[in-house]
This record gives sequence, structure tokens and C-alpha cells, in this order.
Amino acid sequence: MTTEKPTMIEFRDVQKYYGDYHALRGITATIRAGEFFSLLGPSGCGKTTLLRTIAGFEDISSGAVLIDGKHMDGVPANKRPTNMVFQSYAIFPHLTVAENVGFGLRRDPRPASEKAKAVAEALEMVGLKGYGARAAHALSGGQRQRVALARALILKPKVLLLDEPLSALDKKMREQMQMELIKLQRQVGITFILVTHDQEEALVMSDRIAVMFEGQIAQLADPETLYRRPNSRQVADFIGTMNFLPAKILSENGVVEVEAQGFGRLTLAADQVMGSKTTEGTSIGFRPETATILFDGQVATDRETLATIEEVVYYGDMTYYDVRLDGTEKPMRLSMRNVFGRPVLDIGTRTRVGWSPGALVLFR
Ligand SMILES: Nc1ncnc2c1ncn2[C@@H]1O[C@H](COP(=O)(O)OP(=O)(O)OP(=O)(O)O)[C@@H](O)[C@H]1O
Repeated sequence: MTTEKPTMIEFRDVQKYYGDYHALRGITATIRAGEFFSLLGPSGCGKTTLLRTIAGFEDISSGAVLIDGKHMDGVPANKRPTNMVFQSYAIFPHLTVAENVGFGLRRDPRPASEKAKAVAEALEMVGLKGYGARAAHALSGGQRQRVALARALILKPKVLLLDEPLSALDKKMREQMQMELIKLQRQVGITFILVTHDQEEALVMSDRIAVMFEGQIAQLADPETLYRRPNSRQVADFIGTMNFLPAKILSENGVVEVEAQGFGRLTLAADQVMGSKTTEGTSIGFRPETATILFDGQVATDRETLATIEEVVYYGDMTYYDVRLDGTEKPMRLSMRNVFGRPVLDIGTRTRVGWSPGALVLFR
């Protein structure tokens, strides 16, 4: 039985020009109700523009944006069931925390006592219970961001739009807020749409991610699929690290026979063969953690190849090794979790590398 959630946002061939500049080039996608969805891509790819077309801050040149089944053409921002949290937290420093959060309710006809209750609830939701009387200017960056969130949530939007909300925070605070945002989203159950250029943030937080380049969606999938089965070298490079080795297709019928530098002759299943977009020629890709250095006495679970260690980067919990597989022209990065009692190997060490054809992806 499928329990797919209903559609909340639908883009139908959305095009956007700024003068001559083609910022959105035919966006067609759906975002489901209750989903934590991210728009991920490098600077200038159009993700903020796409978010703003949902909010109604940006007109589209052609195509359609639907929210909850309704065409948004001509519907002004303040009549849409959406609310935006910005990267620079637009809070009023001269007001208290409670006044900031209650700001959106100023035209709400409910009695003051009810509004105060709603404010208190919103503050509790974002972990600021009891902060209502504080002066907003005295808050930390993380606390300001929470106030901005509470102010958006109190209006009970169907969709919360988040434009790089955590980018101004330091690493620790950002990771903490990521966890809190995930919890908050599960708790309130509304659709969250996050714009980020940080691939790790998108992987950690999202149910699904649209990876954008140059005004187009290159791939839309759940985090695991994006990571394990990127549909192009461009996506693979943008999300995490991937090693590439030249390869040649020998034959195809159901399965694909390839000859790959370093790996020799391989048989790959159809779902390991990606797209037709690469301009770099056919290549085999693998993630740094999918191959492993075999220490003395360790036996390969699948295949093994001899290699030389060319670079060692020690990270405490991990060591990154750049190894050159015999028969290849450039080193590949491997990441190894450090285990107590096992040495970190030196540059120049000859070693065996264990790998598995199932972890490889072919880009043609
Ligand atoms: N108001 C505007 N007028 C003209 N060009 C614009 C306007 N807004 C955005 N652009 C251009 O459209 C492209 C997409 O911008 P957008 O802000 O959507 O990118 P982005 O992916 O969100 O990047 P960033 O992470 O840097 O914000 C950019 O090249 C940008 O310069």
C-alpha cells in the first residue's frame, strides 16, 4: 500500500527571466505536504529565486506555481499560506521577544490574553520558554533565529520557507539548530522548504532534496539516493566527495560490462549506470568510504587491488588516505575510521585496497 503524502507545492515548467538573464529554466517538480524539502546548489543557481516564487516575492515569466492545489498566479504574498524565515533574522531590536513574536498577530481580532497564550506556545516550541520579556537586542544569534522562527510559526502557515536560516551561526550552534529544526518540523508537521548551499546540512535535514545547477533541477531524490546514486558527475561532485577513474563500456544488455582503470573488467547492474550528461567521458565513481585499506591479516570481503599510499591526512576519528591503485594515473581518496590499536600508515606504504563492484557507479 502506498502512503504517499498529498502534494503541497507544484511547479509546472517555471521559467524566470531577470531582463535577459534566464534564472529559472523550466522547473517542474512537486513538494509533498509535511515534507522537509531542501533546495541545494551553488551560489547563483536560482534556489532563492525559486523559493521566492513560492512566497510570491517574485513573479514568474511563464509556467505555474500551485500551492495546495491552487494556482498562485496573481495571488499576493500576504494572501499565500506561506511564511518566510530569512538568513538575516529580521527581528525588531527595540521590541521585546514577545512583541516580536506577536507582531504578526497585530491585526488578529482575538483578545490580548489569547494572543499572549499563542506567543507563549510559539516560544516554548522553539525552546525560548520564559524569554518573552527579554529585549530582542540582547539575544544571541541562535536565539534571534528562534524568535524569527516563532514569529513565522505563530501565523500557522501551511508552508514554512527558510532561506539559509543557519548560515550566520557558528558550526556548533548550526548543528544544534539543525537538530532542533528537524524536531520542530516533525512536531508541527507543516511543510518546510529550506534553501542551502551546504550539502551536509541538506543531507542531515531533508526528506528530499532538489539539487540545482544553472536554473535547473539536476536531480530530485532522498538523501541516500543522491549520495549513493548521483545521476551525474556534477551532482556526485557537489554532494560529498567522489573518486573517478576512466572506464570503457564493453557491452550492454541488461547488465553493463565495463573495463575500468584500476578495477579491471566489471559487470554492473542497470541501476549503477547513470545518465548521459557527463562531458568528461565515461568514468567509474566511488565514494571514499566504500573502499578500504586492508591491514595485515585482513581479508577482502569482495575484491582487492594493490596500491601505494601517497598522502595521509589524520582527523582524529578518521584518516584520509590518498592511494594510487596499481595501473591508475591519479590517486584516489579513501576515508578510514580510526580504530584503537591500529596504526596510521605512512606515505609510501604498499597496501591492499578492498572494494566491491556493487559500490561503484558508472557515469557515461
Ligand atoms: N533581482 C534580480 N535582478 C537580476 N538578477 C537577479 C536578481 N535576483 C537574482 N538574480 C540573478 O539570478 C541568479 C540566481 O539568483 P539566486 O539568488 O536565486 O541564486 P541562489 O542560488 O539563491 O544563490 P545564493 O546562494 O548566492 O543566494 C543569479 O545569477 C543572480 O545574480
